[in-house]
Amino acid sequence: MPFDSSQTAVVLGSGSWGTALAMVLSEHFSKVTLIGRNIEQCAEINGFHTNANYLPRIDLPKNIEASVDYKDAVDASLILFVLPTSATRSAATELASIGISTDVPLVSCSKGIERGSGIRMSEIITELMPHNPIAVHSGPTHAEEVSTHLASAAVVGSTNNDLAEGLQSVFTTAYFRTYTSDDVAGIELGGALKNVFAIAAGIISGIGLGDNAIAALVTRGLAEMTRLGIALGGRPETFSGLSGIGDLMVTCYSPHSRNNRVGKALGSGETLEEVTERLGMVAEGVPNTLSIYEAARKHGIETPIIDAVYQILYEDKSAQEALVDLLTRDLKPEMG
Ligand SMILES: NC(=O)C1=CN([C@@H]2O[C@H](COP(=O)(O)OP(=O)(O)OC[C@H]3O[C@@H](n4cnc5c(N)ncnc54)[C@H](OP(=O)(O)O)[C@@H]3O)[C@@H](O)[C@H]2O)C=CC1
Ligand SMILES: O=C(CO)COP(=O)(O)O
Repeated sequence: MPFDSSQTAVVLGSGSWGTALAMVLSEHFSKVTLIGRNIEQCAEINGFHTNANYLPRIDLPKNIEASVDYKDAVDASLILFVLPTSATRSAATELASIGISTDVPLVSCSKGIERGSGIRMSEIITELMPHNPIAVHSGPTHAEEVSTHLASAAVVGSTNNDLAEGLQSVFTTAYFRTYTSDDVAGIELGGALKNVFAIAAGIISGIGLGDNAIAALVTRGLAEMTRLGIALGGRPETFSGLSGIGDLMVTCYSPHSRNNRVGKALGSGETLEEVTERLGMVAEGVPNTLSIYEAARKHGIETPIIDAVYQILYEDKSAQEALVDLLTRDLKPEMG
């Protein structure tokens, strides 16, 4: 499904990642409209071509516009969902109500699963707009780096190979390389699960542990991500790819990661309320620790790291106590 440069695209969500992805798409579409919810922010984007609260010091291409009106999505040839996962269902409901053509592909770029239902973002969108082609996009891609054109790679997933290849071409620039896959579930689950391990990595730094502990966390986190991800419908090899270990590494090591920053502040003694208020941006690992912990229990999968983060965030367990519990678990073989 090729796109052409006379077409327009819409990005739902005018935060850090929505804006960075709009910059990528702006190289392939005549116009990209960011749909947000803040009139002052839209005026800034339209008048000054900046989005300073989310991407300071970045000048946006002139063919990026902003609006607060979902009706501005009605003529788009491509629509991206780049919202906090908690807002995806209401956004899809609103989009469905304005009568989008069923030819328009919808792409979820958010990282998490829904609390209660345990379903993925692409499943929510398909539930509400069942006739539109659906795809997902994910990978180790901090907005701060993509928006300054630092080289990055990601993966687009769809069971429709023509759609995946069409999206691959519009998600590719000189500094941004996108691969294709048909493992939609695996791609989404890698992105969702790594957020919890990124909080754990931050906690480890915050309590003063070193590089050895982070390396152990990333390695055992990958084992846990793969075990749970397979149970929830992903394919094993996808967790060794960009949306799995790639994203796990970048968020466990990068100072850009909001989840990592939340963990570090918790490990240093701040409360969850203090750190989330100070952050001012979404850290998906906080709500998703709940949804992912619940999914793991429902499927009977052993998830010691996820359980430890859950207990620290939601059961007032101290990070030190959780660490002792993790290190003193029954000894076992590494593999198996
Ligand atoms: N940042 C990154 O580098 C990457 C992020 N992602 C994923 O993309 C998704 C969005 O993240 P990101 O852009 O970074 O988040 P930000 O916090 O930077 O921006 C969130 C955006 O969503 C809006 N928003 C927040 N809550 C609601 C709501 N309840 N209803 C409607 N709109 C809402 C915000 O509006 P307002 O300004 O009015 O609050 C803002 O425009 C997340 O799932 C994240 O995991 C994926 C890859 C990279
Ligand atoms: O998903 C991301 C990078 O790939 C962004 O991670 P954070 O939400 O932790 O900043």
